[in-house]
Amino acid sequence: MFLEPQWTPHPQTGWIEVICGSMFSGKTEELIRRVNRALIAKQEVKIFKPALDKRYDEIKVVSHDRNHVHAYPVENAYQMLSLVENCQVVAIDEAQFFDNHIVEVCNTLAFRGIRVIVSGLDMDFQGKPFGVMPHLIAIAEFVTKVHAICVCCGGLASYSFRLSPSKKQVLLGEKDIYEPRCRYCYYKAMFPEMVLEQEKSY
Ligand SMILES: Nc1ncnc2c1ncn2[C@@H]1O[C@H](COP(=O)(O)OP(=O)(O)O)[C@@H](O)[C@H]1O
Ligand SMILES: Cc1cn([C@H]2C[C@H](O)[C@@H](COP(=O)(O)O)O2)c(=O)[nH]c1=O
Ligand SMILES: [Zn+2]
Repeated sequence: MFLEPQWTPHPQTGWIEVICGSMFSGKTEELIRRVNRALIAKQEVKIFKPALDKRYDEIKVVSHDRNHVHAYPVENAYQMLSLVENCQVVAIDEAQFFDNHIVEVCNTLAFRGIRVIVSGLDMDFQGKPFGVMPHLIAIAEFVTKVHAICVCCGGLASYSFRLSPSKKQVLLGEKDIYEPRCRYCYYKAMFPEMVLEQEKSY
């Protein structure tokens, strides 16, 4: 379990933490857990989410289990910079929906001494890196990859399988459109010939 770092020789700088994984892997719950611990420590915390993500609530970050914290919806990453006065901790959910500027914003916040917690999907429904997430993972001091349970076999899921035929990268949805799946069950549905070929030579 992730524990807050307690010591730094440069207290004037902060750091970046990334929480990543598939849908239903517990990214938002982990973000809420870290935020709540910071609040217990009486730290000034602000939570942001992209304004386009209105799935459960417009001004809350809500997990699939309906745990929630108050959040500021922002249209773009730069908006966060003007809203973080006196903050010690900034948490950003659904980071895959922001454009590249979020990298500069996270770095700026960390250099201002802020602890930045970023949560997002590392892969899209095609199993490809999602937006700016690989870049954030590369620059973060701490990266936590969480896993869901595969709905087909009960194994460890790191892929988000899309049930709808849409090929748009951004398609908001829940269990109606997405299933967390393990490597085998995801590839078997996406590329059956490839899995069959592998099984023959096994
Ligand atoms: N297949 C699944 N595997 C794991 N958790 C699931 C699954 N389906 C539903 N859940 C629920 O989703 C919760 C995680 O929700 P959340 O933190 O919002 O995930 P994420 O932000 O990664 O999509 C779990 O605690 C669990 O109750
Ligand atoms: C895989 C995938 C997901 N999305 C959308 C679906 C949801 O609205 C969010 C992810 O939410 P969660 O908190 O991680 O469950 O992203 C998408 O737009 N495109 C995709 O490929
Ligand atoms: Zn599986």
